[in-house]
Amino acid sequence: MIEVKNLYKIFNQNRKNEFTALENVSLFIPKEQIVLLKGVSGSGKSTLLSIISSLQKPTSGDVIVDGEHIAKLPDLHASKFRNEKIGYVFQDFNLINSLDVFHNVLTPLIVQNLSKKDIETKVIHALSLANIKHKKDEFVSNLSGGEKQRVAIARALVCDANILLFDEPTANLDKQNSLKFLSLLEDFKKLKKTVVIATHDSIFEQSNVIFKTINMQDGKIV
Ligand SMILES: Nc1ncnc2c1ncn2[C@@H]1O[C@H](COP(=O)(O)OP(=O)(O)OP(=O)(O)O)[C@@H](O)[C@H]1O
Repeated sequence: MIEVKNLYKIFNQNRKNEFTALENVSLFIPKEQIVLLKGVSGSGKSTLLSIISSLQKPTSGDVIVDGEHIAKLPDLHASKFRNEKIGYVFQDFNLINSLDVFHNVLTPLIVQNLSKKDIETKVIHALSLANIKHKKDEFVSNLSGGEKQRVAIARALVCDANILLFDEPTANLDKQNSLKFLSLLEDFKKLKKTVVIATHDSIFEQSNVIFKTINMQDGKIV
């Protein structure tokens, strides 16, 4: 469950270049539902996702994720919260090109005190869920866009987070890979994940697992 109450994000506050990216945003995303956050470029979708994931702090307002108030969490607690609760798939994937697929997916587990065997089991499981196990020894730099996305999804799944956040997941994909992403959404539904997808792609209208669409414009819910 994700609840956002009266959220503001003002960049460069009290300076000449002050900019309000989020203005009085309130929303509710029920547990185990898949929700679209729609809006044109610059409407505030990425900013909102990064605040929900505690990567950024809001200027004011409250964010409650699975009962935890995260808006003012100190940095150390915020990264623990993120590691346990959130799988974040960035628009440009943020993978490490100099590592192979297996080691990219392993990175969120480094902070957890797990045996080598447990790490391997979790990574292989995540790679299977994201349908990219067959590339586990390949360097990321040799992968296609759709394959890179699957690696990023496996990395988001590896800690078994309940909440998955996707920033423009189809922006770098061709039609065929975008459709494959739509079928992955059905898997996330079966896995009972809560999913938020920031997008301006109309392809999601074809999916029948979307619970609701939240529209954003100029930092506001419309
Ligand atoms: N660190 C920052 N400093 C100043 N302005 C920022 C900062 N980050 C974002 N913004 C501004 O906030 C607004 C919302 O940006 P955001 O990235 O959230 O939009 P978006 O809807 O995700 O767009 P896109 O689909 O292009 O990613 C934009 O006008 C952007 O320029």
